[in-house]
Amino acid sequence: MDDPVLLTGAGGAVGAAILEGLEDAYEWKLMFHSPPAEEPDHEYLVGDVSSEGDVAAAMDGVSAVIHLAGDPRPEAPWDSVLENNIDGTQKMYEAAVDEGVEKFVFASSNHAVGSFETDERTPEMYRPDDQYRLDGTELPRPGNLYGVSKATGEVLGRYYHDQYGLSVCNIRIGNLTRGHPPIDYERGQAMWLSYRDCAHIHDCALQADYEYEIVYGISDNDRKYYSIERAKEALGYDPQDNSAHFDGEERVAEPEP
Ligand SMILES: NC(=O)C1=CN([C@@H]2O[C@H](COP(=O)(O)OP(=O)(O)OC[C@H]3O[C@@H](n4cnc5c(N)ncnc54)[C@H](O)[C@@H]3O)[C@@H](O)[C@H]2O)C=CC1
Ligand SMILES: O=C1O[C@H](COP(=O)(O)O)[C@@H](O)[C@H](O)[C@H]1O
Repeated sequence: MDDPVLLTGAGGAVGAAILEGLEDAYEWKLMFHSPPAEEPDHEYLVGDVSSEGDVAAAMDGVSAVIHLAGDPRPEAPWDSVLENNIDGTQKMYEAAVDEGVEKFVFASSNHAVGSFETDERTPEMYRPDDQYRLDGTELPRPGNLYGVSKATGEVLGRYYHDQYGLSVCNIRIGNLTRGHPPIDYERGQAMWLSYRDCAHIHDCALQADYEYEIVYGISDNDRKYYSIERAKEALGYDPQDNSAHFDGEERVAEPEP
């Protein structure tokens, strides 16, 4: 990819994972919400995704986008997800069409499908021997308004793909935690996404050829209720980490060679 890749939400956790893993792999154009504490090594701007002008400036000259910016709180109120997540994402897609962007990678979430975790299925579905899987073909089933905003982002992508031809990849990110899986949290261990697997799946989403995809972004955990088969097939995702290889913060087993 010769043109710059726009990374919104560059100052956040997912942005850090992507930049740490792929710093030199792309010519990045970073969008921050507020001025970064340290001067970045890449082109950057400060702006708000709910501002048409800021978004147009961010999109200028890029051919691919990883759109992370938004309110990530599962308990976020409607006003916030409406402005930051839904309106912001629509403005990003509109500007992407105007700029002729080819590829749009959207940070969706496990919370787009949170209501599949019913009282009848939990906690068994979080355990290694349970075979229940969501694979991305199911309809969204959010468990909160944040999840509604992520499901809406996926549908916006469907529209902009079908009507304007952008390649769109929605990554339903699980639980990104640095260094080790969440501790004493079965659900979080089942949807753990390590930092290196996070960088890798976004690299795959920038490199692969596809039309419109919904994939789960988790490591290859023994515990899982999200299938990673579609991410493997459509993107060539080859995760290295597994929450079962950890005892608390300690890695106790290495990945298979
Ligand atoms: N961290 C995780 O485990 C997961 C994250 N995600 C999604 O990934 C994305 C990134 O999440 P994190 O890095 O964890 O969150 P974060 O809060 O660390 O980063 C989000 C960034 O977006 C920026 N931002 C928020 N509203 C903005 C606006 N209106 N205009 C411009 N920038 C804005 C914030 O300043 C922040 O730097 C979010 O969309 C979140 O919903 C989805 C599933 C799991
Ligand atoms: O979408 C998100 O999901 C992760 C994991 O969800 P949780 O319910 O286990 O906390 C969350 O940490 C992150 O903030 C959110 O954006």
